[in-house]
Amino acid sequence: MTDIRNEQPGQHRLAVVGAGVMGTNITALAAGHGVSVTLVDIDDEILATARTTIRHKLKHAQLMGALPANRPQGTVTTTTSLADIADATTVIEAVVEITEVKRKVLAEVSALVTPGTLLISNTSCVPVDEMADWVARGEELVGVHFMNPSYLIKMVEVIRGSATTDATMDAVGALLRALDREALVVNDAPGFVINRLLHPLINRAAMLVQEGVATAETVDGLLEGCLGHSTGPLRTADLIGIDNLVDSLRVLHERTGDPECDPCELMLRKVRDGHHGRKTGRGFYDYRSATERNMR
Ligand SMILES: NC(=O)c1ccc[n+]([C@@H]2O[C@H](COP(=O)([O-])OP(=O)(O)OC[C@H]3O[C@@H](n4cnc5c(N)ncnc54)[C@H](O)[C@@H]3O)[C@@H](O)[C@H]2O)c1
Repeated sequence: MTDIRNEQPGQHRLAVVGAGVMGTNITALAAGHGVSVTLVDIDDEILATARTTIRHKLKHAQLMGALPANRPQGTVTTTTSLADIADATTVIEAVVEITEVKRKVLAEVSALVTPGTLLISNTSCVPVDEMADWVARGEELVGVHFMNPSYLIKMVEVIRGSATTDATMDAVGALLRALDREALVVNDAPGFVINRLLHPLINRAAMLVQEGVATAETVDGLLEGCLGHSTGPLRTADLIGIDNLVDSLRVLHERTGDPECDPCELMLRKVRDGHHGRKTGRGFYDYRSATERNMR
């Protein structure tokens, strides 16, 4: 295990499983607010990249004035051993949006932690009730949809499953207050509110590019200039990760049957070609300058 920040004791011992785009975002948010984090992934190379990314994000968050002044940062400890999170007070699952992977990770985590440990999934689209069947105590599971970049976007979508108890909602409220986030609570459904709206929009925007109706720049420019969208759907796609979007659209399509959620050929081709967005340097746009890549 490798420590990259000084120890900061606090009431929360947070574990984050999955050190990709969102795991590093959530870890930077928590550490920047004085909450210590144990971050888990499957190999050391991913964790080494994650430590660098978290340092960049903490610097960026500081520069943007997004962290509380005069609060010492929390410790970040990285590990490939899930056993290291057994004493966490909260576990946030942020692994790939593939049902079988999530099922395995959530089952393992819930077998490892003690009753009373808050279990959060950062899933984009898998219903909380479906995940509740995979864990030992479904009443302690809740969905929290952090956005990217998590330290700049104050609002999170909280998804209450049908088994989620009031005690669990109180616990998630306490954590989100410690992280200085605002929450809006929704009922359970595939994709909840945000991604039921956003993912088909991105898919449709990509289809318009695929059909030659407009370039990515023009689609985004119209959404920004006419509808006030802050970045445009295709720049948003690059920020999310097109691989993650395709997985999430599949989860939505399987559960809703909505044809707008069937990932279009252009997105599938970008995934096949390794053009996953900011995290690989290319997506709908080109980010192959060092600064841009560090802000995946
Ligand atoms: N990317 C976004 O903007 C965004 C926003 C909100 C929610 N989400 C959701 O957050 C979750 C993570 O998405 P992401 O974009 O960070 O994906 P990512 O592909 O960037 O990272 C996923 C990480 O999970 C790791 N992983 C896979 N199997 C694992 C295992 N068994 N144990 C530990 N780690 C494992 C992978 O190695 C990878 O580092 C997904 O459910 C996604 O839908 C993503």
